[in-house]
Amino acid sequence: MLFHTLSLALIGHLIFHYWEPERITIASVVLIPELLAVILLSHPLSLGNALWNVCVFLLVMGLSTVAYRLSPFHPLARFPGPTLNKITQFQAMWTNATSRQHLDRHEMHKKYGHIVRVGPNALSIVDVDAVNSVFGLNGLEKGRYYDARQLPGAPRGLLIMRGEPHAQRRRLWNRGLSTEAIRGYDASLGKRLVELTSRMESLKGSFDLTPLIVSFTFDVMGDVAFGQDLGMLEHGDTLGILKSIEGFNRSLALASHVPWLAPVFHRLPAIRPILQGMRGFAISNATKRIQSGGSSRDIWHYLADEAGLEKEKPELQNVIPDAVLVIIAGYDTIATALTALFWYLLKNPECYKRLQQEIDSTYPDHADPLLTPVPPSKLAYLNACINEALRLHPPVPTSGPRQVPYTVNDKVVAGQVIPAGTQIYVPPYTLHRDSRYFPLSPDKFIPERWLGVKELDTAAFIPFSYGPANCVGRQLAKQELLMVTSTLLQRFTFSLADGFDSDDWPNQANDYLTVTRASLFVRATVRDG
Ligand code: HEM
Repeated sequence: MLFHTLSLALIGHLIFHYWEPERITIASVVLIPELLAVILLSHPLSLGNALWNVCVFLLVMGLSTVAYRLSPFHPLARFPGPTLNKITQFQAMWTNATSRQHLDRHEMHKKYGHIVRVGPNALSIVDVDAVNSVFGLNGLEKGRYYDARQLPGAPRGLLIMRGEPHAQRRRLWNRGLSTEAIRGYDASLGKRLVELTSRMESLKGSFDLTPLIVSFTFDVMGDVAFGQDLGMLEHGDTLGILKSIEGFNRSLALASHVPWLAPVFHRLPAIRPILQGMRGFAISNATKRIQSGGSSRDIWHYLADEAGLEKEKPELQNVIPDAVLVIIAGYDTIATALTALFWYLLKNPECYKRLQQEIDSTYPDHADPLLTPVPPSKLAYLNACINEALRLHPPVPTSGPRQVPYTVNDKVVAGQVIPAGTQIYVPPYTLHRDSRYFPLSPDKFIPERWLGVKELDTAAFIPFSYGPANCVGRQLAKQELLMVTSTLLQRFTFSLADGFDSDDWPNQANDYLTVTRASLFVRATVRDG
């Protein structure tokens, strides 16, 4: 009898080893018949015997999997990494839940080198060659990690699409975030900047800059995405939506490490309401937008192809997942970049001073930055500061993995032959701090390094990722960062609040694909003249 149980366990192991299930429902196709066979073959057939055999079956299958993953026969055996990460994906999930994933991975790279085995079938590669071979035109598609972002009953959004469907949807997004479309969003940005500066003027003493910036970028996204006034700056987070979004990001980030479990995870009583709440928020905004007809060209206008430029208009229910994406991708990342930029400037007064001078000379006599077109060379130092903040504190610090398809034998990345099925991360946080690409004190904020960019290997600078699935909103993001920083520095003198212990500020960010932001207490004094 034991022989049958052991044989079935080893067969189960072999099946899962060659064919990693993408969903627990698919895994059940193998597991349920095997478990039934284990039970029915129990001799004599009794509850006690059946339970014992099921336990032996699961134990043997588990142990043989562990032994294989740690053995020299595993295709990734030659790559170093922490033992627990080699054994199970649950370790990555646990690390993500209990610590700061990007910092943890950074430490792993310091210990194990440029290529680390971060999961049984996952590698993290810090090498500029990987940027093109993983993300580039002939690179790899998004890995299974992204499938956990598929909400129950919802269609796919751009972030989890691949191949031709991704290219088709991306065309709509490209239109909505083109130079011409962005020009149409300037009025919203200007209106919200007036609101932000008058809020700051009304604040006496020190205040937390983080929620103000978050509310501002959230309202800008509401205007730009749906033409909806989300009223976060005026009324605050009365519906608790920001908390919901953080919960949403966290839940999806954790599930992403074990995507085959996601359909179960998403239905857990603690998780389901969070996901439904976020989807409900997007649906309600989209519905309001559809009912109002939209008075201006917002991103929804382009995503729903209201101008009828496509052969077939997308069905509205297929546009909803992108409505969730545009809000989160749009406000969250820019808020992180802005708060990080302020933290670095406030910690580096020399840089702050130089930037202030550049802004004052570019916009003399209180000229409105939004209404005063200037060539980018005039704001070279501001661009350099933005790049440097994005380098040291990328809002998407680990990013999601790409996957070597099962249909090819293997793929050469950074000079290494990587076997089919492997998930590959190229973490911006660690790549950006690699002295091979940023030789001058890579952990220090030195905007001047960007003033002579030709000396730098900028291919290793990927805050917006790279290739066909790179950030479609990067131009809008850059524009918003330039305008907000110019306006705020023109209007106020900022300093860190007295007694605020700010040294560890960047390290308090939690990495849930995008990162969270800690409080940043500052003083803002209105400038004379
Ligand atoms: C500083 C600001 C921003 C940063 C650092 C940033 C960064 C990124 C990164 C790294 C990715 C790739 C993620 C992945 O591969 O998993 C991405 C994708 C994306 N971003 Fe951004 N982003 C920013 C702002 C924006 C804005 C303002 C929007 C839209 C309004 C936006 C929309 C998107 C979308 C839709 C994708 C998915 C692209 C695709 O899969 O084809 N992002 N972003």
